Amino acid sequence: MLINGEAWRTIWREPDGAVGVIDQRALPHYLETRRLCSCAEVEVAIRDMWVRGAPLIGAAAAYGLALAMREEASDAALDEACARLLATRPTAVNLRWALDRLSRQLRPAPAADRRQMAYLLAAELCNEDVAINQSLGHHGLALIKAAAARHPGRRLNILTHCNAGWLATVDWGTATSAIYQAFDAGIELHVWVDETRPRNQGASLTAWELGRHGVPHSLIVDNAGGHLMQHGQVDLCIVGADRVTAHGDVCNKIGTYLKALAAHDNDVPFYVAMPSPTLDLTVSDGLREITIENRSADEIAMVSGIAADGRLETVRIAPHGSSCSTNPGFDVTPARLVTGLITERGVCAANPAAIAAMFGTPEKHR
Ligand SMILES: CSC[C@@H](O)[C@@H](O)C(=O)COP(=O)(O)O
Repeated sequence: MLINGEAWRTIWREPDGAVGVIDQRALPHYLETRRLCSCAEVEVAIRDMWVRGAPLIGAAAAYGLALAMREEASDAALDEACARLLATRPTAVNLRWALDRLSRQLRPAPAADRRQMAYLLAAELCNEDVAINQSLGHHGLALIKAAAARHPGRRLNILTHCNAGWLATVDWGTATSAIYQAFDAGIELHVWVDETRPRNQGASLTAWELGRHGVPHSLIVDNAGGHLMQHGQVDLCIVGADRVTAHGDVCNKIGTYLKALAAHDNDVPFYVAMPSPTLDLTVSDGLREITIENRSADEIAMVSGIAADGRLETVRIAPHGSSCSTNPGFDVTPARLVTGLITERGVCAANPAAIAAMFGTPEKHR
């Protein structure tokens, strides 16, 4: 997508084989890039959220394997790199999907070929992510057009949560892909951007990238969405996903469930943008079967921002001594609250039969 008129992706291969990424920790205040030169550095970048968002985590892991193969391309090294990368973040299934896919393709190859092959496979996975998101956005565009037609003569208000934008993917974004395509098609729209405590991905990332593309948007506190829906100020919700089950339950950034409840109560359509690598057909009941990452207490107790002199600062907002140890990073929205899944194959109802009809069995899905 565009930053000041220049086309960017979130991850790329440098000429010397290092991997370049946008360091999301500095946004929206500074646009900084980092060079990752080893698998260990990719692990840190994923774990410490220099890169984040389910599809981008998968893409980064693929390049992490390429860097690992550059160091040593034996079977043992492949297994070890997969295990280490897999342990970085537990919830988004794209990580496991990317590692399974690359290791399945690399394993039959002679070790001498794996280095070059792994880079090619990682690049292929990234290009595929871009194509998937573009096509998913195309199907979302049809939904947005239909919603706009239901409200002629006024702007369409779309609410999104967290960052399911191009920064969370290689390009386009998932939830935002449809929004960018609708905006580019001249549909008059406005996006309510949930700030998304505790890490504020909405405030620091989604608001920033929508702004760079010129999309009208307003940042709101997480608790405002329900009120806006009650007052007819939200026509449509579109959120991303970190994992969707075979039954259509959606695991996404913490707070998504509350928005889905409010949308249900106010008859606001609630759509989930789901690229197929985010579908996990091995699980059915999202609530019981998905491991939810519990993140650091500091995310609750502290906030980060920019000081008047331009320094990035983190300050404490909670009293010392108050427990901040319960910090689930994600929640599960039951399928019954999801109006539909926007996928690269079309819009799919969030139920087992529709998902099986569109994506088949776990074996076929691989
Ligand atoms: C397109 S990724 C899904 C998002 O909506 C969202 O849950 C997300 O960005 C993941 O959160 P994060 O914890 O920042 O990696």
